[in-house]
Amino acid sequence: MNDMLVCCSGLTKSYGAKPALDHVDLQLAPGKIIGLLGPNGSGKTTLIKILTGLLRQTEGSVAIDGKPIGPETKALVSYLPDRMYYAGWMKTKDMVNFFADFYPDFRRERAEAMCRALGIELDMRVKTMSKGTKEKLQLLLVMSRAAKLYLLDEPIAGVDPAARDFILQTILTNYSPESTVLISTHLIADIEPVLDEVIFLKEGRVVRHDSTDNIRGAEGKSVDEVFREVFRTIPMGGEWPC
Ligand SMILES: Nc1ncnc2c1ncn2[C@@H]1O[C@H](COP(=O)(O)OP(=O)(O)OP(=O)(O)O)[C@@H](O)[C@H]1O
Repeated sequence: MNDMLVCCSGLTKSYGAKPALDHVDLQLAPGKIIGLLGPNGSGKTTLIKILTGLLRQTEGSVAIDGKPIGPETKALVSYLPDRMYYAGWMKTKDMVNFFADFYPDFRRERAEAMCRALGIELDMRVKTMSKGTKEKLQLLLVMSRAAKLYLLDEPIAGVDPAARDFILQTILTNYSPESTVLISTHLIADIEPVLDEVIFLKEGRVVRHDSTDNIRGAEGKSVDEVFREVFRTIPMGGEWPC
C-alpha cells in the first residue's frame, strides 16, 4: 500500500504541440510543506489545476490519497487560485458563509479569528478591499478548511512583507501532520524558512525534488541560491548579443 498523498506518473499535459507538463513523476508525502518552484511558463499552475480537477491530463496518471481525480479527491483539496474570483458586492461575512455552506470541513471560528487578527471587518465589501487584503482573506478562508491537500498558487505575491510573515505563520499553524501544502511562488527567499521540500520545474519537467535540509546540507546554499543557479538565463559574466 502506497502511503503517499499525491502520486503522479508520466503526467503530461499539452495545450498544443508543446507540452506544458512533460512526463512528470512525482510522489508527495503527507505532512509536508512543499515549494513548487520554476520560472514563468514552467508548468506550475498547470500541475496545480490538474490536481484540483480543473484540467485533465493528456497522458499519464494522477492520484490523491490513492484515488483518481474526481469528486472524492475534490473534497480533500483546498485550492487557492492565482487570481481572485469573488464578486465585488460580497462582504467578508458572505464569503465566510459561502465557505461554510460549501465545505463541511470549514472551521468558521478559525476564519473569523484570523479576520479579527488581520483587521478585516466582517461587514467590509470585497470591492473596497486593497489587493493585499483580498489575497489575505482568500488565503485565510482556504486555510480554514481541514483539508488533506492545500494547493496554493502564488499566495504571497501581492501582500506586504509583514503580512507575508502572518500568512506563512497561518500556513504553518493551520495544517495538520496528515496534510500537505503545495505552494507555487516566485518569492523563494520569503517562503524558504517554512519549506520541508522543493520541486524545481523547468519546461514542464521535474529537474529536482529534494528536501530543503538536503539542499542546504549538501550544497551549503540556500534554496534561493540553488534556484538562481539552475534557472540562470544570462551566463555569469556574459552579455546579451547586440
Ligand atoms: N490555456 C492555455 N492554452 C495554451 N497554452 C497554455 C494555456 N495555459 C498555459 N499554457 C502554456 O503552458 C505552459 C505552462 O503554463 P503555466 O501557467 O502552467 O506555467 P507557470 O509555471 O504557472 O507560469 P507563471 O509562473 O508565469 O504563472 C506555458 O508555456 C503556457 O504558455
